Amino acid sequence: MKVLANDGLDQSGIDALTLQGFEVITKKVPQEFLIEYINEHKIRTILVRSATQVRKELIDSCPSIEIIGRGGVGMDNIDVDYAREKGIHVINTPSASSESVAELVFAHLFSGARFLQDSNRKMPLVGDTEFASLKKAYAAGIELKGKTIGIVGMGRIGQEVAKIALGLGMRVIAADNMIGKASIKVTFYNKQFINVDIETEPLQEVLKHSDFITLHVPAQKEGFMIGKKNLKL
Ligand SMILES: NC(=O)C1=CN([C@@H]2O[C@H](COP(=O)(O)OP(=O)(O)OC[C@H]3O[C@@H](n4cnc5c(N)ncnc54)[C@H](OP(=O)(O)O)[C@@H]3O)[C@@H](O)[C@H]2O)C=CC1
Ligand SMILES: O=C(O)C(=O)CO
Repeated sequence: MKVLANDGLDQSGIDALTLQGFEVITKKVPQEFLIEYINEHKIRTILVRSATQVRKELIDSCPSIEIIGRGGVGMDNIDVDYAREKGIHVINTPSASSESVAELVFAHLFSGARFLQDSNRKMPLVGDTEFASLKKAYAAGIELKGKTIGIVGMGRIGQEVAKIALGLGMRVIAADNMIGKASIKVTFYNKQFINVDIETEPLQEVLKHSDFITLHVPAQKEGFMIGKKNLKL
């Protein structure tokens, strides 16, 4: 079976599929030539990340497609319901990146709380002449320990964020549409662990009581989740 991984695929994925007898093509086919390419090469599985669009027109024009795979969580670039109606198997990798996204949240939080982005840019440029004023500005940096993080969306990623926050000694509060109580298991390197239950609260309460807010919800119908008004709370 021919598999087109149009947005790239890690070598381990290529190896695993090849071992099972699949022919994996990692050539990037531009969107405008995709239908033609799929039909010409009788591609049966198309794997994408977020760049390639798999819309109704492509689905209708490429009868050889049996599987559409998304390496990642969000499937906004795929007409999922339509494809499934036509009997195509549509799959994604729901948990694969949760820890990675959660770590990135803390990369940004640490960086923001200590002005790292700004200082890494300005120190090499004007550090010699403006050291005193820069030092004063960056002295306003704060620690995360003891602060309150408000997690909006306590799903897979939100719960990974909670684990890191608890490990850092932060207070964790959360809002979620569906999840009322999340039981967070924080596991240490030596397999010891603690369980912490977090009851979710109404969004407005979370916004009011958080030092930092992190959003882990899918795209919303309204197009946005919180605005200026909420951030003032
Ligand atoms: N930027 C990046 O690099 C990445 C982004 N993502 C995106 O992050 C998002 C979250 O992923 P993941 O944690 O795996 O998803 P999950 O489905 O596990 O968790 C999302 C949670 O948010 C809840 N939710 C949805 N809307 C609201 C709302 N308005 N208020 C409160 N809670 C809400 C959901 O409830 P319910 O089920 O009831 O809707 C669900 O419990 C996805 O949209 C994904 O595409 C994922 C990976 C990487
Ligand atoms: O949804 C995901 O998995 C992403 O990587 C966002 O593009």
